[in-house]
Amino acid sequence: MVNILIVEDDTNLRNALIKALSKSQYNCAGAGSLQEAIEAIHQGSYDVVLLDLKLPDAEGVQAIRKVKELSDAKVIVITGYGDIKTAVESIKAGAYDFIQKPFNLDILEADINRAVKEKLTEEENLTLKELIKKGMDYTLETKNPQFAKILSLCEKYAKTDTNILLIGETGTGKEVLARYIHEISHRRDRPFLVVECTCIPHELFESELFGHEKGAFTGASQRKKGLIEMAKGGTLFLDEVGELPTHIQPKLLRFIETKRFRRLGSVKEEFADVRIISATNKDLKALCEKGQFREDLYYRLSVLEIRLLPLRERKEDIPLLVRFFLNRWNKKISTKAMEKLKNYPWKGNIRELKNLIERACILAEEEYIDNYLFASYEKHESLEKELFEDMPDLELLEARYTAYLLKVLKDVDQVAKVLRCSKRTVYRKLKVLKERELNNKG
Ligand SMILES: Nc1ncnc2c1ncn2[C@@H]1O[C@H](COP(=O)(O)OP(=O)(O)OP(=O)(O)O)[C@@H](O)[C@H]1O
Repeated sequence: MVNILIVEDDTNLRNALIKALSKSQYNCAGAGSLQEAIEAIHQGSYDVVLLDLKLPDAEGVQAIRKVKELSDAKVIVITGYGDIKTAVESIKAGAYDFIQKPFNLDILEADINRAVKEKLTEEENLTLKELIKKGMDYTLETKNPQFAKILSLCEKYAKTDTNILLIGETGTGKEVLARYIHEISHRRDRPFLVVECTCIPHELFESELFGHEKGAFTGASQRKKGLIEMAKGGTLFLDEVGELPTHIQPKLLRFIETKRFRRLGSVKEEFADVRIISATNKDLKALCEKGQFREDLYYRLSVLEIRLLPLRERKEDIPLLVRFFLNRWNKKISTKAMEKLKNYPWKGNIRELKNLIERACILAEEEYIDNYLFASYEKHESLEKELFEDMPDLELLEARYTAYLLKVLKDVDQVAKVLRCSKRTVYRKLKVLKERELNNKG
């Protein structure tokens, strides 16, 4: 259904347009001033805005600019002042077309249809272009109606700047969805930065997030931008937000409310327009009840909520994902093996599936990987146990060394420099250590 907002201060004309266009299967809403239009845009999502250029609270192209700033709707200007200068200015300000009053309804409808078609093509091209740019490192193809609904929610939410909370078990693709939302939003050309809340040591958290001034603490040899400042205009993804240290929570809340923050050791306020997408596999409400998470922050982070499905509830998508992972390796599996994969419990969700397929692809020399799937998995695990019960493997060794460096250097940038890797890799190694330690305890 096409959504149209009719911004016209002449009540009779507005109502007549709503009535006529609603008959043609358009979903119409009306606004009598720019202020009313702004409120309507905040509440709904419109494909086309029909905009009168002479409104009680806005004159000329100012209204076009405001509407374009707030939404990606196509703006068709309808005006009684049909001079060339106004028409040129309107198009320059971002209007799609310019129609002079009195107008013929058929012409208006044809114009609306053209605008809608153009908007759809632009959106499709954008999504495709972005996915190609990213090397298609994920697939959102689905046969699951619930996941399809989740994707259309993402598309809707991507058009807003509101904070989103993604809830789901580990490995269900929360970060993938966060990236997707960013990539199809107007922020796509700005950074998408990840804050791994479990990995950043508590004492470094504030400086990592908000940055610091030179001399703010021992070891702060120069001014450093925090992740919020680096993500300006883009999206910040707070992974495992339930682990956000309690002393950071009020500071983050203040930032969300005011878009302002201070670098550690500075009195100057900085401004950053950043959209926050958070993810959790915990029950944040329960954490609030236990006093471990601020309720006000929880409400701010979860204005929009998306619950991801565990893979066992998306069984029909398993073949799609398997083929996606296999494609990279030019390998195949039999129908029988695929059935086995469909009925596996997948506690680690898509991550576990991906790892299993990749491991089998590496081991299998032949085209079909069947024999290397579960067999290789089990054999690998038991072999590992037998031979290396108490010996750290390379992954663990690296993770321990990274944690050791961080303890000594007290700065993630320094660690990344020493290891000649990205900060992201440092965080990943710390995460591995935490997970391996937890597994050992369990
Ligand atoms: N739709 C997808 N297509 C291809 N790969 C995917 C998809 N979703 C997730 N993956 C892969 O599965 C792994 C886990 O995904 P991701 O990190 O997004 O999950 P998560 O829910 O954020 O996990 P965690 O809670 O542990 O941080 C990644 O390697 C990712 O590339």
